[in-house]
Amino acid sequence: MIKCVGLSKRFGYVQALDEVSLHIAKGDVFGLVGPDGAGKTTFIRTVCGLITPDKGTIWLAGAPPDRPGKTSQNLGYMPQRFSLYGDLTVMENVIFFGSMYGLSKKTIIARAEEILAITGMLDFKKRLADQLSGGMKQKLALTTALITRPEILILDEPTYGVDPESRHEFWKILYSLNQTGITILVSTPYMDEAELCSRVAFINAGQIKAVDSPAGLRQAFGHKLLELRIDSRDPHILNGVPGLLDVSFYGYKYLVVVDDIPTARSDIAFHLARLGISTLHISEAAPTMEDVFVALAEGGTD
Ligand SMILES: Nc1ncnc2c1ncn2[C@@H]1O[C@H](COP(=O)(O)OP(=O)(O)OP(=O)(O)O)[C@@H](O)[C@H]1O
Repeated sequence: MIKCVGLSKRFGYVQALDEVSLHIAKGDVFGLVGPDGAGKTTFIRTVCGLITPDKGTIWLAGAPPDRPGKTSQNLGYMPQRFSLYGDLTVMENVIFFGSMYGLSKKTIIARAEEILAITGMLDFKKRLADQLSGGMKQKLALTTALITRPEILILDEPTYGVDPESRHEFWKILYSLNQTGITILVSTPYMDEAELCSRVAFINAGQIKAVDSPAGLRQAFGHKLLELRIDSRDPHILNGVPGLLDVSFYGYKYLVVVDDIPTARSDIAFHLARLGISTLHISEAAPTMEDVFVALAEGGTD
């Protein structure tokens, strides 16, 4: 559905995209995750035709790369910062954006009723956009992105800054759209959202570091994790224990990345006993997407 080969884009001294090759298949809910400044927005804007790459090729919905204009109706795009007209109602906003795509008012209104029902906004169609909550504004932006009935929906951090319940609702809508056959490419800073994707690509410094299903990425995490609860709240308490690759402190527990569980357990026990601190709980933990993300952001999972 979307195929990119060797996409590169440089802004001055910054290599925003560095030989990015990705294949997003029809029916995917494809997640793009990576730290701030990794290149997510540049990738998405390049796929949408808003940025011209320095090199590389994009095939979109089967259209040849030299005729990207043919695909613009096939693609719905929800940018990171979208503009809605606060003094227009929900329906008026939809009509405005629909007419920008050259659709007739009659067509827009017929489609809008259907899409507003899917996005749960039908009861609010007469409300001014300024009077919508943050989560509802996101849903209205999504509605406008769907007005051309696209085959591909591309969303750049659509739930950023939205409360957890609205995020949950938004993802339910994405899934129902996906079930109607829409292929979805979504960037997200949230690892729980990455878990909801059928496939995930990790991008860092403009390069794709890994692509797989969430389960595949967790499996490829090349280390072991120990969860530790001790009678201390000092984030640096484990400093000096040999063989610990990473220690994260979560206020009530420590997550420790190691290669060898038995050795790490005894080294930690020895260290804490020497400090007179008792261990309340220690066990091996399964890696989460967050652990995979941290490992990849720091340079790899092996
Ligand atoms: N128009 C531009 N001019 C100069 N530098 C840019 C431009 N757009 C992006 N960059 C730089 O390219 C790099 C990638 O930016 P990009 O916005 O794609 O990252 P991102 O992963 O989307 O991060 P964020 O989530 O923080 O937006 C960053 O270093 C950014 O400062």
